[in-house]
Amino acid sequence: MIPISQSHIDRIVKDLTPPDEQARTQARAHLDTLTKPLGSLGRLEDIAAQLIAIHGAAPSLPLRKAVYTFAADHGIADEGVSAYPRAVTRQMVLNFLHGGAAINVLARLHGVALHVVDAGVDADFGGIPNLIHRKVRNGSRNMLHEPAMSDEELAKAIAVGAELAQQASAAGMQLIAIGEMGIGNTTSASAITCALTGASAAKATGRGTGVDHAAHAHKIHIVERVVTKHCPENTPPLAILQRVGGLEIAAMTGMVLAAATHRITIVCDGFISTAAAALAAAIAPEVKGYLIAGHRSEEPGHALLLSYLDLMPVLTLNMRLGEGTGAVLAMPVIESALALYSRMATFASANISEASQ
Ligand SMILES: O=C(O)c1ccc[n+]([C@@H]2O[C@H](COP(=O)([O-])O)[C@@H](O)[C@H]2O)c1
Ligand SMILES: Cc1cc2nc[nH]c2cc1C
Repeated sequence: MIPISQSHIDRIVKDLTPPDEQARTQARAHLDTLTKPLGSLGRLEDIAAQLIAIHGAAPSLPLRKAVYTFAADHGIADEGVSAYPRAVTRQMVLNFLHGGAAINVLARLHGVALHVVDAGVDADFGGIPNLIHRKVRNGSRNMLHEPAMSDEELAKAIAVGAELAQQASAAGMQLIAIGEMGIGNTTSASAITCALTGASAAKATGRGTGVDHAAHAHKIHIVERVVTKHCPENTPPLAILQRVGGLEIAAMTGMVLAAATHRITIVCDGFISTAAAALAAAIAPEVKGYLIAGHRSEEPGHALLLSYLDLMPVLTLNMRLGEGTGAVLAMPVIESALALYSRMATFASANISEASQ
């Protein structure tokens, strides 16, 4: 029998195609006509060409931008893997709703619509306004003892992100960032990294919110046990997600799959959101062409995932916050790339001599 989650995925990615390579080639040719030494805008040229390959033509500015911050709790937090208590997930959701978190500041500053999603926080928010209420369960299960999610919970969590991507598409969004909040979720991201890349737990496990030396050693041991238990070599990506993922991670994976299908550019944030995107790319490789890495997090596993995805981060600011902050910070750079593409003079129009060799 096909798992419910697989049939959901099949439906989501039914019309997924990679970005348009002909449009990318044409964009590269146009970049070479602009008044600058060939290739001198570096990665900005790659970014402009990628967006044009996605949209088929240069979109007008400003782009319509949104960030989705998915929150959920993790059963594995019971094992002492975080520097903070799990109550912080709920408390930070309230902070997001009151506008006081880092992501609120950055989203406001850069004209990015912020959507806060409860995918599985272990708290009752009642009918509190401005929260997207999509709780699948009060936290994922403790993956040291059982899979983090049942097949049905996984399918529901994936559907949360997919539905929001569909709404973003209907609202004309062109650039979306995925971010998260969930005490314990770097343990999941580390386990996912081990399962996808074959890296050891020692290489893929960092200090998350800032655990001390002893707790870090303990966390590495937990990741090792979890991966040994659930993810033998060649475990399919959907099974990895179900067994060692989390509700917010599954929602982000669903969002990436559906957003790519709707030809929306997705900016990944740090370690956890990139783990979700890496799973989406493992499930449907065409997704890769729609991804931009907003930044490179301090978490050591993030670098492993970025090379797994063959992505170069836009920014390196030694951040390790999450919430979508690094992704939103990259958005003005992405828009700058498009502004240069569309607004610079050409050698011909400005009457400037081209390279002589
Ligand atoms: O974005 C990152 O790379 C990142 C790195 C370390 C920690 N975080 C955030 O910290 C929380 C998880 O850390 P931990 O130690 O509880 O596993 C979660 O809310 C993440 O958003 C985020
Ligand atoms: C305070 C706090 C804010 C966060 N934002 C994302 N993860 C977080 C973890 C903590 C502990």
